[in-house]
Amino acid sequence: MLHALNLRTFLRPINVPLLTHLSRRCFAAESYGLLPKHVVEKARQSLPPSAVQVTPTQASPPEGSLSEEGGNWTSRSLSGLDEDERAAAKRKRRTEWKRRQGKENFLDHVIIHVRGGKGGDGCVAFHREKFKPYGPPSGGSGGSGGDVYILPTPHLTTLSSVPVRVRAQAGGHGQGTWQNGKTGAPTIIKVPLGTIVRQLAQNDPRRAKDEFEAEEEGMEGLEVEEKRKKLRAMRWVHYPDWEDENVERDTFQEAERTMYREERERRLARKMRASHLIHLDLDKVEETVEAKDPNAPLGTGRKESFGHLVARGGVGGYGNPHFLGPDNRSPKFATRGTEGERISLSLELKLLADIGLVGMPNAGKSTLLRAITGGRARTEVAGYAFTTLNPIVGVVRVRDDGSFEGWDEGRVVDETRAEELKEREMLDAGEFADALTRNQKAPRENWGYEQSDATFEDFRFTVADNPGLISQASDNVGLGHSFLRSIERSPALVYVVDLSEPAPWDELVVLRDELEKYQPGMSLKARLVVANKADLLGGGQEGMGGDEEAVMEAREKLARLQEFVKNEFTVPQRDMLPGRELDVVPISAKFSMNLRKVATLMRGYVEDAREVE
Ligand SMILES: Nc1nc2c(ncn2[C@@H]2O[C@H](COP(=O)(O)OP(=O)(O)OP(=O)(O)O)[C@@H](O)[C@H]2O)c(=O)[nH]1
Ligand SMILES: [Mg+2]
Repeated sequence: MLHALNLRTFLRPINVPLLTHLSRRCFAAESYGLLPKHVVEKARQSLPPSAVQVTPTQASPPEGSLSEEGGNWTSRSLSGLDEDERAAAKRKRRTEWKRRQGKENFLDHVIIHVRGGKGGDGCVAFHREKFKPYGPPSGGSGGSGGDVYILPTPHLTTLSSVPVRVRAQAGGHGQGTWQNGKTGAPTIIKVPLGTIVRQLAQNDPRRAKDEFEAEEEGMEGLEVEEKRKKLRAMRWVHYPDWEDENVERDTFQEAERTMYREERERRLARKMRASHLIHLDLDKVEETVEAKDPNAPLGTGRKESFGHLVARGGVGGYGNPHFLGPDNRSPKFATRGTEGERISLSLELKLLADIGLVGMPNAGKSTLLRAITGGRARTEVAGYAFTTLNPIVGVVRVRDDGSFEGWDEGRVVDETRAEELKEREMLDAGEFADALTRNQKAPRENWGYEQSDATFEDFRFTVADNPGLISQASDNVGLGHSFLRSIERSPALVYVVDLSEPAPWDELVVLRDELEKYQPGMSLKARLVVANKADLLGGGQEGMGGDEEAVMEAREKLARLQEFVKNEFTVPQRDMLPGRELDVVPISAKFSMNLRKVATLMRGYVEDAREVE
């Protein structure tokens, strides 16, 4: 009833946006029987027809109804579209969604919570022997908990195999006849090369509680006496039925004070360590330190590379012989092991590509990557801006003559959707019925080369396709520019521009400026300008017309671009480094034209870089 009254008061001045909002809620409410029907009907009548069409199930934004301009939800639904258009609309919507996120989600990133192993407890025991009724204390000490290390490994390529929670093995408890507990085995977290490890700071909300906070949390709401009791239970082991008597004794209280002092020192040292947050850039395998496996068989002297220590295991507790003294000949208590360190780490993987493609949206970067990898790179191609949302790395395998795996002059690399449709048609027509699987084929065929051709691969390098870079990307316009981190350490960059645009040279200036804004000096790594979509300018397959005039115009445009690059983009001689001009190559990525030249040049840049290394 309260809802209905409130709604009536609101309905008087007709405010359409408010009403639209209210009616949605109201119709949704109607479906749950919350509002009387006449109130709902009145609201319905006072609305414009488009708003009234909203049904209870559409109270949330309908699927695929993004408006082009601002990415707002509209009432247009996908139901009127055919399957093809619906797929395209869904793709576009995903792009919009990603752009609205405004976060750095271009990289493989994971937060893990790490705990060192708990130390083993000390033991309270007394030696037993025939004719020796009162043997000496003989409880062993607990073993230390296992440490946690991080090891960069060249065989891994993603962080997907890294567990989110890691807890190292606990130390073994001490036992009678002076047997100390076993040290917990170290836990090694293997991460790919190129991982950046950062410890989350104290004030980071994503951080898990450390061992002290966890202990305090367990004590919350307890009375002082209960707290003391619990703390004691967590720190001390008593001989059976001796607890009450122990706590009364001076010797125990003295031991408790000593242990407390020790604990305070340990905490202080831990806090000091925590003030230096871990920050590792794991680029090389050699950076690891060598550590001796604590559980290696005696005398083997085996040493293993564990990597970088990130969380120490807890300390093992003392056995009762530790408390033997002139005034306490038969200590009936021992200490428990301490908790291992608990920290949270953020792991971020930088992609490591030899070459990075940089270009405006729709320049054809993804098409180029697909073309030079023979269609193996799983990157999406479509005719709208920001099709590519994440950097994608593809491997190019080249031969001496510049041909590469999958190379086929004139092969069409179409938009992903068109290729999917074509494939589906072929599938329906049964064209794949007798196709051999990858394993059924002869090994050489898998590489796309002739059986007799002995030189099927001479060189291999990786190329990263990136999202489009636009003017003011540094102000987070478009997809921002943080994805450039993935090619930050690529030794060579390649600009991809659309030659069919009126002024491709302007694109180049924007790209260079954005690279410089991301990291000063980064644009000096650019080696090549790929002038794509040359087919659209006279004589090409898409241009079709191919009249003489258009060809001349295209040549002039290319010459102007070359001239511009020579004048504006030549890297001057610096220190010991020679100056160099950027290469300019006209291509058609879509129709695989002139790609051998591109592959050969790229190979040259990578070879240069590897030589320097
Ligand atoms: N005619 C012609 N069209 C091309 C060529 N290369 C790419 N295209 C088309 O240009 C459009 C954009 O291509 P993409 O490869 O998705 O462009 P991109 O640079 O990856 O774009 P973003 O991922 O949005 O940054 C698609 O429709 C391609 O089919 C080319 O050489 N010739
Ligand atoms: Mg792309």
